[in-house]
Amino acid sequence: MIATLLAACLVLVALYLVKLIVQLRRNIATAKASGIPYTIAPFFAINRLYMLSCIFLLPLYRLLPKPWTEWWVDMTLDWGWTRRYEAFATMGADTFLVVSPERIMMHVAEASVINQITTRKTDFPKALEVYESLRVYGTNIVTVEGQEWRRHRKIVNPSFGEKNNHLVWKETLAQTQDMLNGWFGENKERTGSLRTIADDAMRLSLHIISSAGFGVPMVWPGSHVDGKTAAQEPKFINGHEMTYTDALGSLLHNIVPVIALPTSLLKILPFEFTRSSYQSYLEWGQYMREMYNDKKNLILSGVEGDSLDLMTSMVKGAGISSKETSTSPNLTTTTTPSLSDEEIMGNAFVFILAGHETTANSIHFCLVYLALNIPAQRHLQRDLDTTFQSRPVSEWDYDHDIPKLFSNMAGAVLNEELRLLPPTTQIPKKTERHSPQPIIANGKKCTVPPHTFISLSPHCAHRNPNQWPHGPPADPDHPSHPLSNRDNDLEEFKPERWLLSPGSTSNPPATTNNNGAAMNGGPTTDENDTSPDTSPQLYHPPKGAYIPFSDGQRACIGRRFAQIELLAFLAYVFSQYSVELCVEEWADDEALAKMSAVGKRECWEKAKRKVDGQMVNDMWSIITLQLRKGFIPLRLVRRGGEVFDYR
Ligand code: HEM
Repeated sequence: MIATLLAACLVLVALYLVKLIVQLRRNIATAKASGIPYTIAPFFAINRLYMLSCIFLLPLYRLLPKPWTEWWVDMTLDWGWTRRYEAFATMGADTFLVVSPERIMMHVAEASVINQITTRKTDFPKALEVYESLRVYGTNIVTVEGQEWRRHRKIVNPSFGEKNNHLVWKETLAQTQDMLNGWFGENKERTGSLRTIADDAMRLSLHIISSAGFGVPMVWPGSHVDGKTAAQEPKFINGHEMTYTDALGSLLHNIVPVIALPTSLLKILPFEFTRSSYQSYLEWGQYMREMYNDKKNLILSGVEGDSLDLMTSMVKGAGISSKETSTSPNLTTTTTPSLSDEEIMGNAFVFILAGHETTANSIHFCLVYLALNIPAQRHLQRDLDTTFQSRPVSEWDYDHDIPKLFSNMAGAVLNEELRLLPPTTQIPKKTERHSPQPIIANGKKCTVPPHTFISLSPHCAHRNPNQWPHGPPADPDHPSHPLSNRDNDLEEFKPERWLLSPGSTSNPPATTNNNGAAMNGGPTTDENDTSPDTSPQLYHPPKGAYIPFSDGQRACIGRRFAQIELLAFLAYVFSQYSVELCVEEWADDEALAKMSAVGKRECWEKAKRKVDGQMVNDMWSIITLQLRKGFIPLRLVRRGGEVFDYR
């Protein structure tokens, strides 16, 4: 009996292997015919089972000879970050296929191919399977394609107009001031070692999206809003077990189980983390529903005032307006919005998710990079002095000051940070099952096979020496990355690469508004927004070479929201303060004060090497790319009180 069972199992395994071999041979033949360089892997890198197995089996896979594993081990979601351009250099092609029995995957770091893919939206739709799990509260703009996506985008787009950007500017300045008050305390000239910058940046961007997104002000612990402190934050209505702040904080803290596990499972699993995940899911959902109904009622009664937040605009955009009250007194049953309640909730959730970690990371890493690059920091401060001319922050003006910030070192720092550390390690596209697509890749006519999973790699495209001007590395003995771009400076933070010589301007911005539609000849869904995304005074890379926000019609809708937030943050902080590496591991303040200039420099260099190592080894992505181990010790000092000032 056992022998029969074993034999049956063996036959099944053998049949399965034969099937895999047949599929692999078929996929290899397809790849060969495509004209695109290819390599072979036993697994489809983003197969969930394979990715799960990596948690346990990766150390074993790594024992196999490198040539056997080079194109699949470690080539899961994060590989664009870990290997960077080195993989393309090794392959000798900026677009290549990895063929597995399950599916063909195409990796792209080639600007012109990225441009073809992002502009031919119907031929290369978004690979929605990657985003399935984001339907936590309902279908939303990220989880749909085609006509459905157009409907969402049309309604959501006006929310991200200039009115909202004014609010983002104002709110960022206020929230940054609160954060710095917390860091400095009373009358201090410099902070101690700031160990929670990454968390504080998260809190900062969460407060901004909460206010500019939903009209819900959140206050820093200890600070005051309308006479209330954070501790007194009112619950939205009775019946909640958490405050709004706690519910949102807990939801984001538990975001991985919340999006990875079905809510029905979260509800019944007996673990502490699943219980708190489910609780925060319920609580925040409840707050959102209340907020939504509140806004709907205000709009319907015609007393919503001039609220500028995303949620109010979305509710209005969904077709709910005060006019309807006259014809339909029953507010909720007779209004048929073009986004359902569930879809509005779904979009509210992705705004928070897409809009908070991404910008928080940039805030954190702008500080880190500027601490590592003191001349760039001083340049930024000089440009801010010229922009604001000693005007107090209360007199800063969005319309007057933002165009200047976009076109000087502040814009360059923002662009350079997002060149080196775009928060997403891949932008997933695909070809449909029966739809091979002609394309020009690696300079020749090719065909992307049907049912190919396409990974546009921002990290690799942004470091591709074939499409970015570059110079020699600053310090060839200490390369910024052990494998990638060792013979050039594309791994280095050099915001100056974006600054054009005085008097010259670059090509017109490739995208002209924040819905990314204009350059495609596609329909522009927000006719009112003509604000440029980047300044003509800054360098414009070839189309497709720079894609932190993706490109084409499905580019990030929150691009300008994020840019305004980052520029306001940089302006507020660096107009008054400098950021420095904390060298406490090597010398305390007293020892530093007595140290010679050479000794101080040595300390600084040691701290820098350590941070360089952390930025290579201790970062990986869970949703977005972040420092996941330890912290980078920095501190802020009032300008003029710097300990380190190297040119
Ligand atoms: C530095 C900040 C940000 C970066 C680098 C960024 C990057 C991106 C990228 C790469 C995409 C395309 C994803 C894909 O196609 O797979 C995207 C889409 C999106 N982003 Fe952002 N994002 C940022 C900030 C924001 C903010 C602040 C919001 C909202 C407040 C936001 C909302 C969205 C939404 C709703 C989409 C989906 C758009 C669509 O499919 O039509 N993002 N973002």
